[in-house]
Amino acid sequence: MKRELKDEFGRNISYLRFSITDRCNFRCFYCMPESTSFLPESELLTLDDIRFAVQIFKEIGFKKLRLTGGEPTLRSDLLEIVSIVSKTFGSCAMTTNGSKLKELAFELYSAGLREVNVSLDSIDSETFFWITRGGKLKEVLEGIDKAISIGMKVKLNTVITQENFSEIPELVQYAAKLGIPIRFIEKMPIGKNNNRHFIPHKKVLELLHENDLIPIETRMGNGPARYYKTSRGTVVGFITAITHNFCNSCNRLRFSADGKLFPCLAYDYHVSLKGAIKSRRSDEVKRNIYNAISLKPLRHELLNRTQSNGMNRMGG
Ligand SMILES: Nc1nc2c(ncn2[C@@H]2O[C@H](COP(=O)(O)OP(=O)(O)OP(=O)(O)O)[C@@H](O)[C@H]2O)c(=O)[nH]1
Ligand SMILES: C[S@@+](CC[C@H](N)C(=O)[O-])C[C@H]1O[C@@H](n2cnc3c(N)ncnc32)[C@H](O)[C@@H]1O
Ligand code: SF4
Ligand code: SF4
Repeated sequence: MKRELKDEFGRNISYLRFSITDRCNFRCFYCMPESTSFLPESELLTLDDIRFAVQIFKEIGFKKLRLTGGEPTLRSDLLEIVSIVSKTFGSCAMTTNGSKLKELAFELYSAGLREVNVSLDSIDSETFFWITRGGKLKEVLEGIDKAISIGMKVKLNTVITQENFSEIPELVQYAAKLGIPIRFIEKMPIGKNNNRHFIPHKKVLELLHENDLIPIETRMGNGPARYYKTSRGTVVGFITAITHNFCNSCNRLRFSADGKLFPCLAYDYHVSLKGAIKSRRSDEVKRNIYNAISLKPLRHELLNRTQSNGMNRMGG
């Protein structure tokens, strides 16, 4: 059974964001509460389940798979997962908070990981500690250096907040020094975290003197970012779910660690693949994937949504 992966709005759905765990060793204030509960281990897909599911996504025509979380590096079978994905898809990408990158980068590269997006909200250790509620900046910076030094393609992700706004030019300089792209992300209202402290990306453009940024067309990563180049050639991207939605060109589904397939990041509704995966019923899994594609909305109302789960649970 192979069908077109186009939805009813003509969007080609071929990019899977797979949250392999909802756990995290940080508690970024915009993502999850300080005290939170995680799924019991017994609810998670096992390595064999993942092998089965990844093969099906490939068979029905998905082109790219990005591992995310929670924090994907907390999963003890991460190297095996990377190896399965890279053998099946020919490549594997991951989004991480970078805290375990220094110790894992080499083995991850050997397992087939070539692309890593690292969240970096500050290069001031106190601010970093405050935003992540406990993260150690030095570990993350060393992880970024290590990943670059062994030849991984690294991009930085910075969520725009009042806490790091004044640091943004410095963060761009930091990316320039490393010779890698940096993307600024509009903070989305997750769970009880309302958008009182929201800063639109326009303010960042102003801060960076909009005229020095030249828009560029790039397919870098296939994600939702729009890119510019600074006069020094540094690539600066913006992911603007709130002020300028990119739903028209959305190409993705998100898959959670407990086997739920979410048609959209902005809503809780999902299709569960878990039962069919556990009992290895591939036709049923495929039918459910097509079903999730047919449920994708054309646009979201992020500011009004009632979603209660954090991005970690859904597969941020
Ligand atoms: N609203 C919305 N936000 C998204 C979507 N995809 C990614 N994001 C957000 O974009 C930010 C960065 O995502 P990454 O995990 O680095 O991945 P990406 O930018 O999609 O991936 P590449 O372009 O492949 O590098 C995260 O905050 C995501 O939650 C999407 O489809 N919709
Ligand atoms: C949920 S995290 C999972 C991967 C990994 N733990 C990390 O932080 O990179 C994926 C991305 O979502 C972003 N993110 C989390 N909460 C967000 C929010 N409320 N608004 C916008 N982006 C958010 C993070 O900054 C990160 O770049
Ligand atoms: S953004 Fe990533 S690192 Fe921060 S709490 Fe969420 S999952 Fe953890
Ligand atoms: S909000 Fe939903 S439809 Fe819009 S880009 Fe994100 S995942 Fe796609």
